Amino acid sequence: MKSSLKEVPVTEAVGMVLAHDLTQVLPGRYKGPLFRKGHIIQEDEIDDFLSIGKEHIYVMELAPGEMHENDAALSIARAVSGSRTSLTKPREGKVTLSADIDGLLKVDASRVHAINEVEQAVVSTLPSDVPVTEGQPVAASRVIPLIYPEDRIQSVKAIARAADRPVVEVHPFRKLQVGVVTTGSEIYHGRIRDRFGPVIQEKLQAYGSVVMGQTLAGDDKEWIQAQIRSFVDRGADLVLVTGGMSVDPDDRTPGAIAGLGAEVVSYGTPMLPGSMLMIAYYREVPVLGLPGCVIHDAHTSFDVFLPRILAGEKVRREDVTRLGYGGLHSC
Ligand SMILES: Nc1nc2c(c(=O)[nH]1)N[C@H]1C(S)=C(S)[C@@H](COP(=O)(O)OP(=O)(O)OC[C@H]3O[C@@H](n4cnc5c(N)ncnc54)[C@H](O)[C@@H]3O)O[C@H]1N2
Ligand code: MOO
Repeated sequence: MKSSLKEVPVTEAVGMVLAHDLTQVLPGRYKGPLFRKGHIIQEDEIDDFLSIGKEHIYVMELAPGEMHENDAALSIARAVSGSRTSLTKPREGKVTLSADIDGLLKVDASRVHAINEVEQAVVSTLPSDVPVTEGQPVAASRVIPLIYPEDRIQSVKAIARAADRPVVEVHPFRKLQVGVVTTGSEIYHGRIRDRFGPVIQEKLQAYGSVVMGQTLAGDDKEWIQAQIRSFVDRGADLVLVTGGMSVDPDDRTPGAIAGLGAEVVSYGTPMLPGSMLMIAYYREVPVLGLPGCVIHDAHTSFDVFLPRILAGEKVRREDVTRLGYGGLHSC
């Protein structure tokens, strides 16, 4: 059976689905839709219908197994939404998921793709692993036709349930104590003013983390190592070593970090800017070597990994190697 049209007095149409657009004409002032096809008629709208001369309207009767677009969109949104997300009310067949907190957005791309393979079902998201703020829209669901077959919604639900994690969720940021070791003889000897400290301070503050201290290490490998060790001994959750990441003889940072016996996940990333970034773990504490570009580029590979580390993730080598695709920002 298929949905059908029925004529009803407008006073009896509350809760029913309008089967066609209704145009309002205010001579010389306005001509446009008052209500659109698919609108669900509300009690307080009866006078509006009557004021444009509509005592009777056509409504749509859904057949068994059919859903209105709003209900379909809501079902999809509920199926994909996970912790720390909220849904808007459906409107014109669309539901928006927004973040309840500042945090890291996690989206399972493969299940989003699979849901979008279901005929005329739509899930649209921000990319996974980006930082989001409280109230920010992170995903939306809709269906294309006004009337949607319920069995397709069952397919969407089955896909959404196919893993033990939600399709879309937000992970909170932890508040880390961060040690900063600044390399460079020009900084140590006061030949130029340090610009890394304020940049790092601002980036961390935005996520609620704290710089527990910043030390200067010149270009001396042993000093760099001693200062990293000292921060870890004093309970740092993350150590950032600035500068000295390139190939000049005075660039000691990668050798210093590796020489500590740290587990080096990667020296070098396929994202520009930030290709000279190093990611390592020393006694389980993430230690990052930050290249000079972090000072002046707002979005480097460091800015990609910082929110993930703050959300408690351990960076793996494949997280680094995947950055190249779509990773050319500037250089
Ligand atoms: N031959 C090559 N040269 C460079 C390469 C390369 O692959 N081969 N990579 C380039 C890229 S990409 C980057 S990024 C930078 C990496 O720079 P470093 O991390 O080695 O940075 P430094 O050499 O230490 O400094 C660069 C520049 O920034 C100034 N600086 C450093 N620290 C501070 C600070 N705390 N405050 C203010 N200014 C700072 C420093 O004085 C230099 O002028 O290498 C490229 N080169
Ligand atoms: O490591 Mo450089 O980072 O690409 O500008």
